[in-house]
Order: sequence, then structure tokens, then C-alpha cells
Amino acid sequence: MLSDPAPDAPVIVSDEPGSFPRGVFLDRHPALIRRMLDAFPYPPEQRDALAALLRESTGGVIAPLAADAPGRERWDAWGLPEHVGRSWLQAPFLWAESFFYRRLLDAVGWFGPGPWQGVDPFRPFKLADLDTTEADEERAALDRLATRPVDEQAAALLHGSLWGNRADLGFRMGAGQPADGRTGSPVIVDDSDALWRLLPAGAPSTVYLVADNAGRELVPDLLLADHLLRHGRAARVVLHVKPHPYYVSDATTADVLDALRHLTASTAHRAAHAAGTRLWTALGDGVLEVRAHPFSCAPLPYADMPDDLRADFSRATVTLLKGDLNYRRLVGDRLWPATTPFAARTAYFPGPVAALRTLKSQVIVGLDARTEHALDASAPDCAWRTAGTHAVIQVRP
Ligand SMILES: O=P(O)(O)OC[C@@]1(O)O[C@H](CO)[C@@H](O)[C@@H]1O
Repeated sequence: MLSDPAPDAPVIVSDEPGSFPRGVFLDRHPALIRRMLDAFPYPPEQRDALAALLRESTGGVIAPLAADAPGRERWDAWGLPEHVGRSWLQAPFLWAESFFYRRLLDAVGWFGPGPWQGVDPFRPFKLADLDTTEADEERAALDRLATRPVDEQAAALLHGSLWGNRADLGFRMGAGQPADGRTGSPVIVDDSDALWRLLPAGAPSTVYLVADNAGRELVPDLLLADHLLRHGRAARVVLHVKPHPYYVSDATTADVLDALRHLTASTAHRAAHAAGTRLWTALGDGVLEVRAHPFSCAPLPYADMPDDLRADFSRATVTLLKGDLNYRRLVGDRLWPATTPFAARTAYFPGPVAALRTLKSQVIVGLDARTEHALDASAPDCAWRTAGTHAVIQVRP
């Protein structure tokens, strides 16, 4: 095992004026709640609960869950007692943000009992994301890609899945983000050769894909899974999704079904339709399996994963973790020196692991010093870390 060069890097919190996490609490969350109130005719009880949550999380202290709240014991084990009474902005960003989404589900009555039980407060946004000209163009591009050599398809689908991570609806709640100019957006670490070496065609590999966002990220993730299965790079794919709505657009099982229907209904686009049909069958046959572990919505790093999840990941030929939040949880939500080796930060993970992530928060490891300096020189305000304009494919075999 490589030695860990900086185990004590500062934990990211949200109280520093002008900082990225502070903006998440003070700008993004109010924008999110405004959009939810526009999207649903919530009755007064829910509206009041949402307003109270916003007041509490922008200027107050963390309140406990009700004694009979679903998952209360789990949250107690995940550190709730030690954070109750503390300012939201002074609690670790990773923990507080996750708890915000748990409390938001309480506010809208997701857990029930009651008439709003199971009504996903983010579903309108996720569905709208599939009904866009961009989504249509992506399906048309798939038809063109189908005529290209298989290796070219593999590389394009991997990059499609990678850049799909920009289609994160929480991220788009932020003000002043750049236009969706994917072309020329640099992949600042690209270990994709190492990833393909882990998945030789014809080997009975099991690929675990830890999904991130629904909609226009999940569709390319599923297309990548289809490619791996179809061309023998995987014999099985296990897709980990969230057990309940989370971080606005994170994928749940219902979102997987919506994404598959989006593909199968694409009769104007043969490749998308065919891929959707194959994936639908694969799901029915158990070749593609969906799992929703409670720890997927935990406010903790993967280093703290429970034994059953550890055992599950240990069965993977490689685990692909999608997106920014999974990255923060994989390497730890701390201000690591950017040159900290990715292999050192992920040495605890039970088996080969790959991160496919566009950079949307302060955390980054695995850069060489030259790249870091060049990026800092090009954007002195460190926007490259948070603007979603840069990406990494990092692999620890
Ligand atoms: O995991 P994802 O969807 O790629 O990103 C989640 C995200 O939007 O949420 C956090 C801020 O709310 C940031 O870490 C990150 O930008």
C-alpha cells in the first residue's frame, strides 16, 4: 500500500465568506427551493416546512430528526448527535449538504405517511432534462457513432458518460456558470487506457457503475454499460443508484426506468432504440442489476462504508464511480494537496476503482505539479476546480 502523504488535510466546511460551499448553502439551496415551489402546488404545511428548513440551513443550527423519523437510527450512527446544535455552515460540507437533502424530503412529505409520500420533488426537473434538443441531438449522434469502429465507439461512449456529469441539475442552480461548451474542455487526467486494460474483451468481467445524475448523465452511463455488455468487455453490470431522491438530480430506480423508456421510445433513432431494448432485456435477465444501498445517501466518505457494501464492491472487476459527489466521498472531502496520489487516497477501496468526474467542487487529487501550476496560472481564482469545465478519468487498478 502506498503511504498516505497528507492524512490531515483540512475538512471542507461552508463558513468561509466567498467560498464555494458557502455559495451552495446561501445561493443554490434557496434557488432550488424556489424552483420546487414553482414546480409543485405544495400545500401550506409543506411550503412552511421548506421555508423553515431554508431559514435554519442558511443562518441557524442543525435540528435533530424526529424520534420516529425513518432512518433515524442510521443518521444517529452517521454522526447526527454530534452535529445537532452546530451551525450548518460550520459542520463538514459533505455531512451538512447530505443532511439538507434528508431534511428536504421530510419537509415535502416524501417518507409519509400521507398523500405526498413517494412524490419525488425533483422528478419534473429530471424528466424535463430528457425532453431537450440536446438530448435529441445526443440520440442522433449515437446513430452516427454506430457506423464507427468499435474502439472509437468505446472511447466516445466513455467520454459521453464522463461529460454527461456536467448535466447535473444541482450544479445548474448556481449562478454564473459557463455555457455548455464541451468542445475543447480538457480532461486533465486521462487514465482511460488503464481502464480498458482492466476490461479485455471476452473476459467474464463484472463492472460496477456507481451512478450519479439521472437524465442526461444516466442515459450515456447506460449506453456505456450497453457497449461493455455487447462487446464482451463485461459479462454483467451492477448499477448502484440512490434509494431516494438526493442532490436534486441523483438517479433512483425510477429514473433508470425513465431513462430506459427514453431510449426504447426513440423510434426515430435506431441505435438509441436498440440499446434501450437490449438494456431492458438485460435488466429482466439479471445481466444488468440495479442496487440501492442506504449508504449511497450517507453523509460520509466511502472509507467508512459498511461491511456488506465493501463485500459487494470487492466482487467487481472494476468499480466506476460517476461524478463530483462520488469523487468527494471516494477521496475524502478535504483540501488535499492536488498532487496527492489518487492511488494513495483510494488504497482502502476493495478492488480496482475508476473515477469519471467533471470538477464541480474544491477537491482534487492525482495531478502532477506542472498541470496544477498551469491550471492555476490560467484561472487564478481556481475556477477550474468548480466550474465543470475540466474533467478527470482516474484509475487505480
Ligand atoms: O455529484 P455531482 O452531481 O457531479 O455534483 C454534485 C454537486 O453539484 O453538488 C455539490 C454542490 O452542491 C458539488 O460537490 C457538486 O458540484
